[in-house]
Amino acid sequence: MAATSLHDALGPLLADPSAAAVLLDVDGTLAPIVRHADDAHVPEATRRPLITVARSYGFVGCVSGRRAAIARRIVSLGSITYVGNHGSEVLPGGASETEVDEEVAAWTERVRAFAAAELTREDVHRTRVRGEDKEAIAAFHWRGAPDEAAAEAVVEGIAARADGEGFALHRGRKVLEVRPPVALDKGRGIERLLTGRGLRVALYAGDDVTDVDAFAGLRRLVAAGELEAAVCVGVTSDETPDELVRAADLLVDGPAGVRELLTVLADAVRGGAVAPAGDPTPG
Ligand SMILES: O=P(O)(O)OC[C@H]1O[C@H](O[C@H]2O[C@H](CO)[C@@H](O)[C@H](O)[C@H]2O)[C@H](O)[C@@H](O)[C@@H]1O
Repeated sequence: MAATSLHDALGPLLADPSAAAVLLDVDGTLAPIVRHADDAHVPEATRRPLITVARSYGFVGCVSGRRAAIARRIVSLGSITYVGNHGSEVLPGGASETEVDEEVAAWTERVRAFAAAELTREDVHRTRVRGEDKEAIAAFHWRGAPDEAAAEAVVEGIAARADGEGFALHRGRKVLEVRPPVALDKGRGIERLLTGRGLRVALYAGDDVTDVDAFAGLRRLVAAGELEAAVCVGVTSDETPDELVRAADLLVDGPAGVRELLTVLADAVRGGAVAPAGDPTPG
């Protein structure tokens, strides 16, 4: 999107930054997608305008499918709030303790036992499906497997067994998540996070189907009169889900487009300059 039209789309936030929330997904939005989840990080060129935005807008946070503490490590900015595990954890800015939804946490042992059994299967091992332990959520990744199609087919077997055992399933970018069968999504997390803060407008940017839930959460806040306006930004890639495109108010091109968006927000409050490198409160 051209800088002028991006500027126009962000008009509701630029009109009064102190009454605006800026909420950002992490993987595929701030951090470029990489083969191994452990290698994800936010480039310094993106952190710089983010630091300026964090200092100047009414509320700034990341809303991630990662554990909240892991999301903070990836972004490396300790002053903002992190909502983790798709809305079931909150790590407030500057805090050292994560608040965890107890109903979700109560499923940790059962989810872990299921995942441990699956990861010992011969077909899972042979196709190099990778597990990610997020306590009450187990992720099974096939990105970068020697034969991604074969690995994905094995993951579909995991999905069928998880479904049979009563777990909830969620599919993201080359990942299956096995979750507790309780109400749990980014939209609900955002509603809890922003309600009662006295903000007027909120922006959310994300790249995956789980981010469509976040858009819906913002729109419910507008319908409830908690916000006057919401700006839902879809972050595109060669894996963009159709529902994200349909639900977004505007689209930006990958994490580089998000960096451009943050730069517009930062420039509006800094007269053109963004924060120098280095964060006084790193994650
Ligand atoms: O809500 P997000 O912050 O976007 O987190 C969504 C999932 O992100 C991670 O997986 C994705 O990114 C990996 C690193 O780039 C990539 O290898 C994988 O294919 C993607 O699905 C994370 O590992 C998951 O736990 C998050 O739910």
